[in-house]
Amino acid sequence: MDRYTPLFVNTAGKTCCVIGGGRVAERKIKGLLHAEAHIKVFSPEITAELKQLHDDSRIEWIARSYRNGDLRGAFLVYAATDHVEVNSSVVQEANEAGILVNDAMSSERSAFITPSVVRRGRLSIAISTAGAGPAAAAEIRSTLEQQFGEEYETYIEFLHQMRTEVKARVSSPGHRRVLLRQLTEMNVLEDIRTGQFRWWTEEEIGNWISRNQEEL
Ligand SMILES: C[C@@]1(CC(=O)O)c2cc3[nH]c(cc4nc(cc5[nH]c(cc(n2)[C@H]1CCC(=O)O)[C@@](C)(CC(=O)O)[C@@H]5CCC(=O)O)C(CC(=O)O)=C4CCC(=O)O)c(CCC(=O)O)c3CC(=O)O
Ligand SMILES: NC(=O)C1=CN([C@@H]2O[C@H](COP(=O)(O)OP(=O)(O)OC[C@H]3O[C@@H](n4cnc5c(N)ncnc54)[C@H](O)[C@@H]3O)[C@@H](O)[C@H]2O)C=CC1
Repeated sequence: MDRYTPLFVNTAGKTCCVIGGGRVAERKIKGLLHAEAHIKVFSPEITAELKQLHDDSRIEWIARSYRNGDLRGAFLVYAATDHVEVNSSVVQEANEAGILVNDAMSSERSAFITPSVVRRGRLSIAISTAGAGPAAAAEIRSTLEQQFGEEYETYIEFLHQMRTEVKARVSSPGHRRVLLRQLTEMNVLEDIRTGQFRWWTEEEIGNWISRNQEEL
């Protein structure tokens, strides 16, 4: 398969099963933890870092090999063992149960694949090569990380704050659109980069909205 549908899935509080506890499983788990999933790891052994997460009660660990039936109640499943037959059995159970599954060994068997991700607060830029070259995806991530620096976290948070206020205070969708477009034309990013940015008070936001609405 060479064309996929990109999605951003809400996994908060949802049970996600990971079969296997090696380096690859650890990477998938860190991504899931970031998105507040409830993680169940089935694996006889796990990495030191996963052991620490388990000791800190951040993940559930079932310390044995995978058995048919383990996926019951799962929202998403990741097969990340080093045994192709085990991964295939996991994929089969998930498919039969209608649960979306990722097989770290095979994009062909996977219902979804894991992208490489640039994270800047609310901003995520996900990259996939449709399984052709995961290392290339990681390289592209590095390039994008240079281009989209840490300042984007503040910038997007500012836009979110302003957009929330505009949505609450301005009822006309047309006016809202014009105001929101003006926001992206302000030099906020440059101000953040040069240390001149400061958060606006609610009063300042209100004044900005009134001032700009008068001009519409
Ligand atoms: C299909 C997919 C399925 C999935 O896992 O979802 C898949 C499959 C496979 N990966 C393999 C190898 C490597 N994968 C990485 C790294 C990453 N792999 C990731 C995703 C994906 N890997 C999905 C496709 C993504 C896309 O569409 O581009 C990333 C992006 C995300 C993540 O894992 O979180 C993460 C980078 C994160 C980052 O740094 O940003 C490295 C580099 C490293 O480990 O340092 C290597 C070694 C170098 C090499 O081989 O290229 C192998 C061969 C295994 C073998 O040889 O046995 C297979 C199996 C196959 O290709 O058949
Ligand atoms: N998708 C990706 O990003 C990548 C995928 N791979 C593939 O993923 C595989 C796993 O890679 P690593 O994590 O580095 O291997 P690893 O050998 O470090 O980890 C394998 C894990 O699977 C567990 N395991 C083995 N049999 C099991 C069973 N029956 N039930 C449950 N758990 C079981 C082991 O205890 C171990 O924790 C590789 O063999 C390779 O084919 C490799 C590199 C990147």
